[in-house]
Amino acid sequence: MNKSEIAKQLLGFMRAHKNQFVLSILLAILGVASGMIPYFAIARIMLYLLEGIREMSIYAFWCMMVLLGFSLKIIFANLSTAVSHTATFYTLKEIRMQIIDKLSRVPMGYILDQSSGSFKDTIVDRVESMEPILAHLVPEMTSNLFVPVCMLVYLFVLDWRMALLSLVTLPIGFFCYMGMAKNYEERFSGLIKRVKKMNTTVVEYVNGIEVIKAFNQSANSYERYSDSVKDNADYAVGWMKDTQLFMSMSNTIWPSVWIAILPVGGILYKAGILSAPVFLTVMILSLGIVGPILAAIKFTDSVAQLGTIIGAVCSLLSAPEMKRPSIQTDIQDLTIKFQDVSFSYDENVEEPVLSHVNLIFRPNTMTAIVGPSGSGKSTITKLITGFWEVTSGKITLGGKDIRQMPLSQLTSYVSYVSQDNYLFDVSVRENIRMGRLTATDDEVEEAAKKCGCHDFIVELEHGYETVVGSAGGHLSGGERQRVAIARAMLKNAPIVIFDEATAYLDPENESLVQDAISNLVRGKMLIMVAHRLYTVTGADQLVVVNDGRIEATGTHEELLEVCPLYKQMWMAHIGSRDEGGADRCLPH
Ligand SMILES: Nc1ncnc2c1ncn2[C@@H]1O[C@H](COP(=O)(O)OP(=O)(O)OP(=O)(O)O)[C@@H](O)[C@H]1O
Repeated sequence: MNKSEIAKQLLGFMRAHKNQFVLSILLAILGVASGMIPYFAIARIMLYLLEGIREMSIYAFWCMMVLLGFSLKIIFANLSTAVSHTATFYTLKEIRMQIIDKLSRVPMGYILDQSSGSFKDTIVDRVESMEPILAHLVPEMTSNLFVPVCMLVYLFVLDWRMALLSLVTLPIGFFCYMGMAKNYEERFSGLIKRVKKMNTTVVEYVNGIEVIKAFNQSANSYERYSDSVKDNADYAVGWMKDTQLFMSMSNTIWPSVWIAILPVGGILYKAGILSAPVFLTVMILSLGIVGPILAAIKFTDSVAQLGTIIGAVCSLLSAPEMKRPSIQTDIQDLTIKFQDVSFSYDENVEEPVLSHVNLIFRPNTMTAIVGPSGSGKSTITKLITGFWEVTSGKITLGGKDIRQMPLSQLTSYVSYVSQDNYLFDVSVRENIRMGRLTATDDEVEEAAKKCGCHDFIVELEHGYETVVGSAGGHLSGGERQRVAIARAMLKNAPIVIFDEATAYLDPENESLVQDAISNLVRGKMLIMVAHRLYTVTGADQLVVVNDGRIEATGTHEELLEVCPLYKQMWMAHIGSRDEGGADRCLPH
């Protein structure tokens, strides 16, 4: 992104709070202007002293002006900062909402290709680091440039030669500053890259802590983190070393305004060309001009930082979206058809995960998808839910290509319980309520009762209000799964997809949940990915998937007759099962 695009994007983000930003600029200008009053007042006092005036009331008045100037400066600066911080916080909120909204529209692959640490880095850390920059840059840079320029005009009116002399250190200091700022954006991007790496490794470390400890990998894994921390520190120190000299020079040269004013002013005064009052006024006011100009120049660092951050935000916001219409479409019924569907997670991989799949899922029927591990069973369900888009062929729902309907319409038809059973770090009640945000407490509890999780929930420390911990970490695998099923029940969508949804359940709870599922799916379409074949022998249709292709479809009995792979799976399955409970199947 070039600079003008970045500026355009930034202004776009700020537009909703334009008035507040303008107000903060005006207040900041008043603050800097007030800060100039003491310099004028001290110049006046010096002149009166030179003139030998002894009237104390005059001095008292100008001392009051000094005090007033300082007080107003602080008041206006604080007001300006408060207004600009408020506007900035809301601007950042909007940027974050836009990113999160965007993530719901990009293909799953885009999200999975990047680490969660890198998303956190951009959405939380990078956007947060815009706050001090944006809140101070907008009012302070403007005011710090505007007021000294007015003062300079005044100095030029007093004596143009002295006014020019008061600016002599600016270009020299600026030259040194440019040495420091050279390649700033590039270096700052390098720093961000390293911070992102640190974020990624620490998130990875925390997420994988169980595996790391179980395999006694702590030292190795810590090394990955410590390497990234060291790399970050080395980079920052290297950057500092390269720029230290330029920074010290510019910081020394810039404020030394009297270096030219004093000798040249002295000569001009001696030659009778310059009056003492003008000489004194220029000396004092020049001190007041350089400070704000320096402050404004130093914001150029912040502008460069902002450019890099906005670039990162915009690259997220411009990620390719799944193209979906925004207007709901009418569908005939809820029949799902796969028509010659092929699919690859990665376009560059030659062998597709699904090849030429043709399938029909009819309303009010139960379909079980079975097959060896890695054959593509879950992938079929993920295509139905719209997480991914087919590579070729099409999937229709009620006769309409699912790509021709808004994602929200598609997901409103489907309740999906995945293998992950992700629970959010909120109460159990809120986790279940995510199935339907408008559900009452009674409805939440009813759903929990139906899938056999009410009893263990009421025994938790705070019952339904117990916070289940990040990713549901405080519940057992089976408990998490039942809560996830309750959430799907509450959604009450006409198509229910269970991806190995009963894998974690013990026989007693499995029986409870299967009864509940049977109640829930009555009159609905159930699509179930199943490993344990005995649970799905009653299904209306079994789909045998093998290596991304449909090997056969039919009822349990039909498949035993015609599909050797299914027969083999069934024999292996019943051979491996304990005798008790072998006949428990999911009725529909
Ligand atoms: N997000 C992904 N990115 C790339 N490849 C993937 C992804 N998810 C699954 N795969 C691959 O696609 C293939 C099919 O996976 P899928 O999960 O659909 O199989 P499955 O039959 O459900 O397996 P299982 O029974 O073990 O859960 C596998 O080779 C898997 O490695």
